[in-house]
Amino acid sequence: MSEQLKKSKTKAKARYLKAKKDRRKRRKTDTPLPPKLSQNESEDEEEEEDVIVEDKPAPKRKRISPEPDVDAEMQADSDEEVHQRSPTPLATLPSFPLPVLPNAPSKSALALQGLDKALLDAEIIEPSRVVPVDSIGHDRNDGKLPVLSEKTKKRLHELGIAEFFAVQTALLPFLLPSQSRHRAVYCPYDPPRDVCTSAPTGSGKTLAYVIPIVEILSSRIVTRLRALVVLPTRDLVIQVQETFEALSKGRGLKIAVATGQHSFAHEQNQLIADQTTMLQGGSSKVDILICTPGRLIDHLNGTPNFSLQHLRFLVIDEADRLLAQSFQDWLAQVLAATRPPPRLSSLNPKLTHHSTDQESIPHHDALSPSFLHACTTIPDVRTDFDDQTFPSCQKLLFSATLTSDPSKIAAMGLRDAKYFIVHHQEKDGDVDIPAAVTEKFTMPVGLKEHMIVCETSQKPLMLFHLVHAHSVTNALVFTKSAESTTRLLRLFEFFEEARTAGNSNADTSTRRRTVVRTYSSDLSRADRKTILDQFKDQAIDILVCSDLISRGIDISHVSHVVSYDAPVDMRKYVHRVGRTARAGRSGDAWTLVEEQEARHFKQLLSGAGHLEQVKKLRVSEKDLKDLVPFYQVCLS
Ligand SMILES: Nc1ncnc2c1ncn2[C@@H]1O[C@H](COP(=O)(O)OP(=O)(O)OP(=O)(O)O)[C@@H](O)[C@H]1O
Repeated sequence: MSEQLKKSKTKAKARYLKAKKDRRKRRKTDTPLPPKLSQNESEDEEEEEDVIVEDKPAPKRKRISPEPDVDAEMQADSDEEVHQRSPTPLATLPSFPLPVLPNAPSKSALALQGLDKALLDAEIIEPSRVVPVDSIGHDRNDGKLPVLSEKTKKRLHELGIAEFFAVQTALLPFLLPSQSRHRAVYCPYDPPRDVCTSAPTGSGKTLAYVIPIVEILSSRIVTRLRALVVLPTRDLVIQVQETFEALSKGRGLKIAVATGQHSFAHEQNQLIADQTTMLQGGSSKVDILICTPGRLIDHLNGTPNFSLQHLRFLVIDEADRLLAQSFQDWLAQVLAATRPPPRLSSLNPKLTHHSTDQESIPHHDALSPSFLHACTTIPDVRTDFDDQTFPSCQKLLFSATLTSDPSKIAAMGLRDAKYFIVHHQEKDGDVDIPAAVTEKFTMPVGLKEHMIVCETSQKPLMLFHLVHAHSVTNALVFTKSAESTTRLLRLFEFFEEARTAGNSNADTSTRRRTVVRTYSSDLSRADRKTILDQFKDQAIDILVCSDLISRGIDISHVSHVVSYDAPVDMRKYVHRVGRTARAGRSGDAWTLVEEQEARHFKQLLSGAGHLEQVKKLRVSEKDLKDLVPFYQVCLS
């Protein structure tokens, strides 16, 4: 385009110069202007000359080069000559706008490109919003407002929960049923909307889905697998199981876990009532299953009568991490199992071979409404009631760092998704840009963050100084690998030995030896459980751990999180520091940054708009002086 403009401009100038030359000639010979036809002929010549002008050597080209003074002169000359000397006005030369660079798109416009519209219509919830438990669920509007039963409220009070946190204040009204639909565990004609939630670490996301699930499923009559919760690690599965059990106490719901902790046969016996008869509707002993994706796939492929057709809820917690796992294409398999096949016989090929076998004849009430149409044994007679039915499964995605990657979200096949984002209201131009879009994650309100830049060789000493100068107990210290946890533990133990020996005459508090342990994949499952229980009981002061524990683990008394090895990405940072300052408490996060890493770490923070929140903590040689002798002993 600019090439064309340049060419047109060159032509125009060439025409102008030619016209000027002609006018001079005419002035000399006093020849009148040729008639219009001749003008056209003259233009043809100009076309030819145009080519010649382009091909002329440098000096000639210089004359028609697009210099500003030539342009000005051209305009002035043409005005003057047209008005003063020409008997016939000259045709006005067309003017072309100069090419201009468009303005760079704003940051907000860039952030919004290619994003799901649902994400842009997200409901943003102020993190400080809380409402009393009793204020939710009053049925004042002819059965149209959500209902929270008295039993659930009573249980919440027993658990010490008097107020709902921000994420819960938004999700409960959305997920809880109104009185008129209170008992609906199936909604085949009016399926519920799916939900994506991004809320800070420790903000109460677990209860935000546990409460509605317990509330809705408590009204079920027959036990079927109606809620499936998928989490990335066994520890998280156990933690969520405890929350479900605590809240659903006395409601008759059956809850199970599948993590591979027990044998496959044991798990099958826990989950399935009848494994021998082929039952098209499945056969479940449990209402709620909490599992890791690997074990879930094992049961989908290898457990008879394990069916997801009755699911009312599919929860993917720590969704960004799980959606990034392509292991056995687990997500596609799970989603396929929640949808009805075209004919039910294709669900279980064995059924076609045994179609006359009494055992294979399904009990129709055991099929979910959306699977009913595909049943081979029901005559395919069309009636007025043959409206299309949909699976009633509501997908709920949760994370503190929810992905904004449209392809990952698209893989979930969400139905009319509603986004909830707990984030400080922020204006960027005219558009409210949700945190999940801009990867600006929200941190817990009570969290204080610091970075300590130091030489690599000083790092252990710096850690020992921080621990002793601030009398730290109840801390998690993150390293980059399982191997590093073991090495740091060794060093810590040697240091404590040297320090307590060197302080043998000091008071008891100074002489007290800090209890340090490791937690990583190098330990057996049983050892990990023991260590975690001891840490929860505060028998361990400092747990040196790998990132195995950085997500989701809820230990209320963690007062400090130290990143001994700085995290390499922002999501990891958010999840690590989120192990403290949970549920409205305060906490400290310290990151030890080696000098050569400082630039990268700061870029990481500033990319997430978080650099200002992480203050520098300066430690001088003087501060370390007292510990140096012990450190030298420890190194030797
Ligand atoms: N309304 C509430 N009142 C008091 N405590 C609550 C409330 N809701 C949740 N909690 C407590 O807050 C703690 C953190 O909750 P939870 O583990 O659900 O956080 P989370 O948002 O899932 O965090 P993460 O993203 O780190 O997994 C838990 O100990 C939980 O019992």
